[in-house]
Amino acid sequence: MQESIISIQKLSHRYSAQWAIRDINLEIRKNGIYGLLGSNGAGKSTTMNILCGVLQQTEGNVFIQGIDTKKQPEEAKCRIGFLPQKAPLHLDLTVEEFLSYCAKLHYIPAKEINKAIHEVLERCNISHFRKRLLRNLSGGYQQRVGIAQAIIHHPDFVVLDEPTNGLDPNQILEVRHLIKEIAEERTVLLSTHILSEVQATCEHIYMIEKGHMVFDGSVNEFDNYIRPSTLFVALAKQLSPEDLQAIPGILSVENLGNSQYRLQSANVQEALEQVVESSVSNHWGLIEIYPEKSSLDSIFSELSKK
Ligand SMILES: Nc1ncnc2c1ncn2[C@@H]1O[C@H](COP(=O)(O)OP(=O)(O)OP(=O)(O)O)[C@@H](O)[C@H]1O
Repeated sequence: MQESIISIQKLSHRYSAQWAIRDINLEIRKNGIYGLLGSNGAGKSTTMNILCGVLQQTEGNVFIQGIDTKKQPEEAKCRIGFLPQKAPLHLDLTVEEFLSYCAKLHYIPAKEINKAIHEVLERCNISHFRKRLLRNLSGGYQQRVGIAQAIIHHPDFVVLDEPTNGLDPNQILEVRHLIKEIAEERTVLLSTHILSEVQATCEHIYMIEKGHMVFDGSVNEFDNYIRPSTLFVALAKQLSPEDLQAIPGILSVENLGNSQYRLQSANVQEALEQVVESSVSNHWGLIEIYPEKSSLDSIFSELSKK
């Protein structure tokens, strides 16, 4: 069997009295982009900080390509690139000076530093800003420099904590594109509290809520998992909820007023077809019908109950 790139086993962490994460298990065996999804305070940064050796876990083990991060932290860290939630940028340095400093921190031999800087400047498309002070770069370009420092030592595994947070829509698209490019050669784990972010970027989703792993599967599986279970219906004719409840497959009916209803069903697509048929044959005057998408808040709360 292929060796794990990352293996997290029964990972738990407690800040003073409170457990931030509990019994997290996670296994990554092949390259790609993996998303760690969770609402604010769910435990994403705690997990990532432990993974990258910035925080010592209370319980459990983390292995990077078979190396125990607790027993051999330096060997493990050589294989990891990390962009924390707040990028560790020195704003009074130029891009080149900062990357040179990062290269030394990663023990890149002196004679290889210029080559390594040149490679990441090209890779992150920031060569034209090499002489510019970091404080004079836009948020999107600062984030590119943050990603550059995370990959300058050629790690096989890169961890990005909320990499598009605080960026404008164009910058978000550019940074997502860069993440996809760097993931062609390595494994990327990124965290976010934005569902569309993982759906746009990742192949696989891990979802943490209140410190527990509540979902581990592909983006398609996640979409199936959260598929809508309610239908919104607006009619020209005022009906009693019982009329709609009588349609096969409708579990419950909520009267929203103004001849509008919310219908609960186990199979929304079948229910939609049944409602359309009933409306046509009974002349209810169907004005509008659509499956309601779950809000992210309701998905989080539903999944955290499971
Ligand atoms: N240094 C700390 N001391 C005490 N509690 C902490 C500390 N850091 C985080 N916590 C708590 O641990 C829990 C998990 O926090 P964490 O930062 O890992 O969540 P997160 O999913 O990254 O959230 P966010 O997206 O808001 O950063 C939260 O309840 C948080 O308040």
